Amino acid sequence: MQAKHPEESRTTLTDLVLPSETNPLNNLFGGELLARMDRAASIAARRHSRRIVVTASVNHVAFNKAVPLGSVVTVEAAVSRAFKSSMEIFIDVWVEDRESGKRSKANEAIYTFVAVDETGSPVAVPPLEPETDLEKERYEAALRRKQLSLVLAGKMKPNEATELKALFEN
Ligand SMILES: CC(=O)SCCNC(=O)CCNC(=O)[C@H](O)C(C)(C)COP(=O)(O)OP(=O)(O)OC[C@H]1O[C@@H](n2cnc3c(N)ncnc32)[C@H](O)[C@@H]1OP(=O)(O)O
Repeated sequence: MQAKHPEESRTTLTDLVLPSETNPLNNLFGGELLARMDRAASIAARRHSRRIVVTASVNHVAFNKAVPLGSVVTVEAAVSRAFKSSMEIFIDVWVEDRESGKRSKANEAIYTFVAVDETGSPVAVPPLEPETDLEKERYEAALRRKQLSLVLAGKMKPNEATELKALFEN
């Protein structure tokens, strides 16, 4: 299968924060942001694989900044590494300043999606070829994150997570 670049899967969703989507402090409810990120990541995984994709794992989420009611929020997702049937998706969340229009980073997350056939069985996806420095950095670290996620899910023995272990040994 021919390799694809992260740019080919990049997906941008921009939407407002409405009153029904906020918590008692009038900030965006965490679950609503998770859903928006899942939708953007799912489209990115589909664009990369051109297959049915399912969320296998939410590997990391950081709610670093509260997002107030009325904000314009942009969720940007792209495949950061493709393995055999799984894809790591990196998601950046930006909030736009009303007056200046300047975007600032509010949150980020990392999801894993798996491409499946009509029966739900995993199928192979094209490899990913990173281009920019940031894409290369995310690509390099993705294998360690996959191993950590599999160890936490009880699907890999810690002593088999070679690249992850090397982080602590060097
Ligand atoms: C878009 C949506 O929101 S869909 C709704 C929510 N998601 C779902 O319903 C998915 C339900 N889960 C499933 O269908 C299955 O568990 C699947 C398809 C995700 C995985 O199926 P499995 O039988 O575990 O398949 P298998 O063990 O071969 O794993 C498939 C791939 O997923 C990876 N994987 C599985 N679990 C994890 C995990 N927790 N973290 C990271 N990667 C994982 C495996 O490493 C493997 O990757 P590779 O093929 O690239 O090496």
